[in-house]
Amino acid sequence: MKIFRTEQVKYIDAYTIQNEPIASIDLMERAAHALFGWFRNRFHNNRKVIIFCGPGNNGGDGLALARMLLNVGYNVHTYYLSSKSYSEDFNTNLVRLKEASSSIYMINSPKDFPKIEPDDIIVDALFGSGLSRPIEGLAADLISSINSSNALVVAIDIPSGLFGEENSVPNSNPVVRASYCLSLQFPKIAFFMSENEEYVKDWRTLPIGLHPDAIEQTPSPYFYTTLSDISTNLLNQSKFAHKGSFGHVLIMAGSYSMMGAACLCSKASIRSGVGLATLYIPKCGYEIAQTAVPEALALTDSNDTHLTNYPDLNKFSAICVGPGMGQDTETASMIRSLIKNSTKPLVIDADGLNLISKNIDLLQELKAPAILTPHPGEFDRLFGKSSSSWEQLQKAISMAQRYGVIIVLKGAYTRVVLPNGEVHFNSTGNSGMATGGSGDVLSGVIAGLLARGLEPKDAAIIGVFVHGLAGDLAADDFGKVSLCATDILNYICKAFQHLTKK
Ligand SMILES: NC(=O)C1=CN([C@@H]2O[C@H](COP(=O)(O)OP(=O)(O)OC[C@H]3O[C@@H](n4cnc5c(N)ncnc54)[C@H](OP(=O)(O)O)[C@@H]3O)[C@@H](O)[C@H]2O)[C@@H](O)CC1
Ligand SMILES: Nc1ncnc2c1ncn2[C@@H]1O[C@H](COP(=O)(O)OP(=O)(O)O)[C@@H](O)[C@H]1O
Ligand SMILES: [K+]
Repeated sequence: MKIFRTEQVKYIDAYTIQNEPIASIDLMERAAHALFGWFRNRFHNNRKVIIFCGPGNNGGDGLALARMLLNVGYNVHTYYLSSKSYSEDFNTNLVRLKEASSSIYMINSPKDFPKIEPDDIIVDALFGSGLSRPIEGLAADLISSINSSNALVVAIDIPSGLFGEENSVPNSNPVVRASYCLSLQFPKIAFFMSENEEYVKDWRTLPIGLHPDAIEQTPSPYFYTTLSDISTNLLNQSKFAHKGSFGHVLIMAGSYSMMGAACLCSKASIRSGVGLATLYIPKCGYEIAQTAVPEALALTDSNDTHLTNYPDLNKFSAICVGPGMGQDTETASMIRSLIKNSTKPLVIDADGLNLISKNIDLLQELKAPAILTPHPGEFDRLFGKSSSSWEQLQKAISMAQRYGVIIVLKGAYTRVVLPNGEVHFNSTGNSGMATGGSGDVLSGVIAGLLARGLEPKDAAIIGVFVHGLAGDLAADDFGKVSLCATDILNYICKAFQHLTKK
């Protein structure tokens, strides 16, 4: 799903009004109806609902929602900020609401704030995508009052005070802390930044029928990967397929005390449909590999404890290098040589990245497409520290462009950043996956798909999605607390089944 900056959504909104065509007030009615549907399914009408409205169309949405809730028997109290001017649709909805309710109050000063009980439901319709500067004065006091109540808060479109993309870190501006955020049609990029977790605990999008032509024509480098974006044709299995049809992956991983990473990674590549997997390991790992991963071939380095060389690459269709590999100087020279000589696509993970970070311009010597899979710590080691997730993302974009590599910046909403500057935020995965070995499973999945013949971009985007989905399905059965990397590995099958059945 393509996603947009807030000012672009304004354009798509205006295009829809002009070309559907639909009157602006009717588009607002449609948005309010979507909000109403969600609200009614979620909350019984025995709880008091307090709706706070600002002077623009976000406030207009709040007023229209108030009317719809009143019509079906909710106990609704509506408060709106005094302002020099209000949007036209706000005014129309205020008139409409006044015909249905007498519980409408203007807020002129803090003494007009209502008392909020813990069981009340607050709707935050103060400011949406039209926020033009940090909030001050009366509106800021109101936000403090909302945040200090223990009531549940439902924000319309975006928590008031939060900008759609970049926000200062730490954020000293007043922002509503929403329990739920109902974002109209698209998620906001700000939802994917870890610093905003306290404002956006749970969010969902509500479709409001914005014009498909405007969505198609408006350029954006940002995407959100959901199930419907995954092209399952890429996973087709021909009836006459044989193991040679699905590629041969080389996994270069492991060292003394870190053979687990090599096993997890190679098993994950096998579960991702590769025809053959060869594990290249130091001698100490031979019996471990042959016992733990019977499906893989095992080749050993001349060294006992760490990798110092790589095998003939001719027969392999993709290579994964790095998991549990350690950072010995001999391993460092091996990876330098591998980068300069491999014409086979590479997945570089973990210690592979740590070794490259000592000489980042090595990336300029890559002969083959490469997918780098850093977690935020590895990313900082490679490209330097950032002061916020937004800045880190912009850095990932410029580094992917500079070196012509794919960067998979891992974490919640893993970002797959392409050399053309596109960013694909992933929708699957959960915090139960923040456990040792999860990343080794991911690099194996991506390498398996790459070896099967998927384009690097597809291998990265689908690999990240499937890995997160496996983690979600495993968490459904085992819970997040106990989830471990082996569980993710064991649920890769179910994740692929889920995709190919869709
Ligand atoms: N897009 C869609 O698809 C659809 C969008 N819809 C809804 O419209 C919302 C966007 O509405 P919007 O453009 O009227 O902006 P909104 O957020 O209400 O605020 C603007 C007002 O606030 C003011 N203001 C701004 N910052 C301020 C500050 N710091 N402190 C004080 N004042 C401040 C600003 O004043 P100004 O900046 O001009 O001084 C202006 O008066 C969107 O989020 C969604 O809910 C749906 O109805 C239909 C489909
Ligand atoms: N909070 C989270 N939400 C979603 N996915 C997560 C979360 N924390 C970690 N993950 C995923 O788990 C994996 C962890 O990888 P990594 O940090 O490299 O682990 P390790 O080095 O132990 O293998 C990544 O794919 C990451 O996206
Ligand atoms: K809002």
